Amino acid sequence: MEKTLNSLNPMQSYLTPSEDYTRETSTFTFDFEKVATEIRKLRPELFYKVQSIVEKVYQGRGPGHHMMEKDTLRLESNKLAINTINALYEEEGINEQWIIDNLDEFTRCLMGTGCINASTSTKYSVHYFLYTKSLKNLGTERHKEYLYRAANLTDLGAFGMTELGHGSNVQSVETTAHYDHDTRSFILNSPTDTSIKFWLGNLAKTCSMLVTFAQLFLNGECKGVHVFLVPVRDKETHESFEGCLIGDCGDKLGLQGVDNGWIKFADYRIHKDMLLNKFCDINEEGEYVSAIPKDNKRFAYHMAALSGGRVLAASNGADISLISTITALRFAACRRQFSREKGKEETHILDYPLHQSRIMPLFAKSFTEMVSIQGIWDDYSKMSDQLLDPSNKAGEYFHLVSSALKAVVTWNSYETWKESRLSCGGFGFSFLNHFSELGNTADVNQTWEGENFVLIQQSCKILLKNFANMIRGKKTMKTCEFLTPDSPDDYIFEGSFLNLKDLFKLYTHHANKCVHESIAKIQADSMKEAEERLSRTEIWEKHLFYTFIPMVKIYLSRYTMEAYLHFLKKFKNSPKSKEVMTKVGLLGYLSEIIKFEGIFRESISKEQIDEIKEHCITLCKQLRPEIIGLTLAVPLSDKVFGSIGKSSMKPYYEFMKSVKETPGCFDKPKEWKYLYKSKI
Ligand SMILES: Cc1cc2nc3c(=O)[nH]c(=O)nc-3n(C[C@H](O)[C@H](O)[C@H](O)COP(=O)(O)OP(=O)(O)OC[C@H]3O[C@@H](n4cnc5c(N)ncnc54)[C@H](O)[C@@H]3O)c2cc1C
Repeated sequence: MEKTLNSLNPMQSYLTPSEDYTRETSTFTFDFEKVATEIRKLRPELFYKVQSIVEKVYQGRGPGHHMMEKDTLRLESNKLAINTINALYEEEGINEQWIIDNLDEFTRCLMGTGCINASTSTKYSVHYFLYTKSLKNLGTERHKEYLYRAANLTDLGAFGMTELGHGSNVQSVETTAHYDHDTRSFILNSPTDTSIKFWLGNLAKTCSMLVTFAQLFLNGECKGVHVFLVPVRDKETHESFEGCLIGDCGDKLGLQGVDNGWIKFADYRIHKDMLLNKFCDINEEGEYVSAIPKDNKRFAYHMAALSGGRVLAASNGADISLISTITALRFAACRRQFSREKGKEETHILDYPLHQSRIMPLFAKSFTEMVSIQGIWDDYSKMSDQLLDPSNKAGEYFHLVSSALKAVVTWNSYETWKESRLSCGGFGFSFLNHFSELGNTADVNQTWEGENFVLIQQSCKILLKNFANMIRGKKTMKTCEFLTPDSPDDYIFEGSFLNLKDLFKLYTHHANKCVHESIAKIQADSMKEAEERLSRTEIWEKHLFYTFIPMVKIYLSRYTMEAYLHFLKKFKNSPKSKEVMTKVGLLGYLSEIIKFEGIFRESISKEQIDEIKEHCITLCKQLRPEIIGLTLAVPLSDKVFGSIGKSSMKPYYEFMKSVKETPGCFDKPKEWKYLYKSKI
């Protein structure tokens, strides 16, 4: 077994196994090689290549790293990004053309750095997934040179959508771009304080280029929001150009290595060709031309071209959940507190059912989320071109699933991170155990790439629209085919809670039921007497929190469960592995029923809820001998884990090593004499 572990987990090859490691890896019963291989296959090989490159490029960074000056930290994130790309050029033979042709896959793989250094991966994502992708999807032949320069990092880009006054409501941004036909240029202005572009990653100190969203005006008439390519810094001097006032956004709750900046334009001119003109242009006569005449529709095309960031955030959210729970599990398998039996050795905290119930279901849920997100990435990479057309059904499907996934997974991730950090006691609070950076990223994941509450509303709309389509006899999306035209009959669960397929039927019933209940509430409010009747908007807003959003949450659980059932098929020739992986799924989805008890109440009795709780306790107990083996089968670099989470399972040794290596550990304070100045 040791040999098998070593072959898949390179970190093990140089370890002298600790007692805890040896004990924990001698108890699991599944086929490690099979499980580790299937998990690994969920992501492209390049993802792991990036991880191993970052491990190399990253060497030499000590535990005092977070104490670096902000500017040094920021330059360091850039250097790490550049060195990783250079190594990929040399070792993998990738080039600009490959990056441009495979931008989604490339960005997905660069996320391999995400939990090792969140600032660096944020810089990559802003540059490649927002800036470069805007050039690729919204630009044309005339922007090709910029596209290549972006791909090979000759230019570093920022992305300017958000303003001080408007984040989620992009259509109302106030930055203006007035067209001047005499000089063939656009004049950019930030006419108000609220129109200052704010929060832009890479802008404050490092980028030379920016894509920015602004209202296009032609002869005084507003043509709506358009996207422009804007040079902001002279690369010879690194000074910003006149007309671009650039500043730093100040300290944040985290991600100090990212230079988020703000910019105020004052009569700043850019050539007319800097309009990203895939969907519209100004012709030689100075007229506005577009194959998509309606402003709203054109805006939708611009936004659709940038989708995908949601999957990026969800994927990062699921990784944070996995890293947090894996750290908590490995630590708990080593940590002893109190003894169950008087006079006996202290008990490992992971052997307390209380501790198991706190962490193991969270690990199980994170695992199932990770599986389904990797499936969505595969879909996204395949469908990316179709997504440029928002009226394409594939685009709508992707919008529904990715918006729901981003919101729900990043919400879960924040909760999972918090519980995992608490479960490590004081160790969880030490910077050396990585919870600080993980938590800050889990936090901001809920806000950027579409604020969660704003985003999930879009999934609510699409789900309800598909139901309406079905009622009208129109085609619904495949993912909505579980909906029935008539309200489902009362349903008493008679299957087995320990059968994932039975659980899937239960979730399907409730996902359908929740949509019907939502429709019933809309209808009831629409049919009220005139004086009580609410407008369509009021009805919509009234039911979002308690009815529509839970509806999407159940829909999403059903969706991820379907993906997980599909994943289990890979183990059909490995019964023991299938059994263990099934238990992981059961634990994740049964514990969720307890969380959603209100929704399931109609078909599950109080006694059955108690039965589910018993099952969760038993599943934790049954998975206890498997769980550390499972954490080792997840192919995440050891660098993503802090001292107490490393696969060596020597938490005290690793932790004290880092503590002692932290600069200043043994220094006395410079002004120590002051300590003796008391006059009392
Ligand atoms: C670290 C960081 C980096 C960022 N990087 C970039 C970047 O590189 N480029 C860029 O363009 N932007 C960037 N952003 C901005 C980010 O995309 C926005 O913060 C995000 O879109 C949310 O917008 P907002 O902050 O204006 O919040 P708002 O949209 O004002 O939302 C505030 C609150 O109001 C609620 N709300 C909004 N609308 C409704 C509604 N209709 N109904 C009910 N509630 C509502 C939201 O749920 C939220 O809780 C970054 C932000 C951060 C924090």
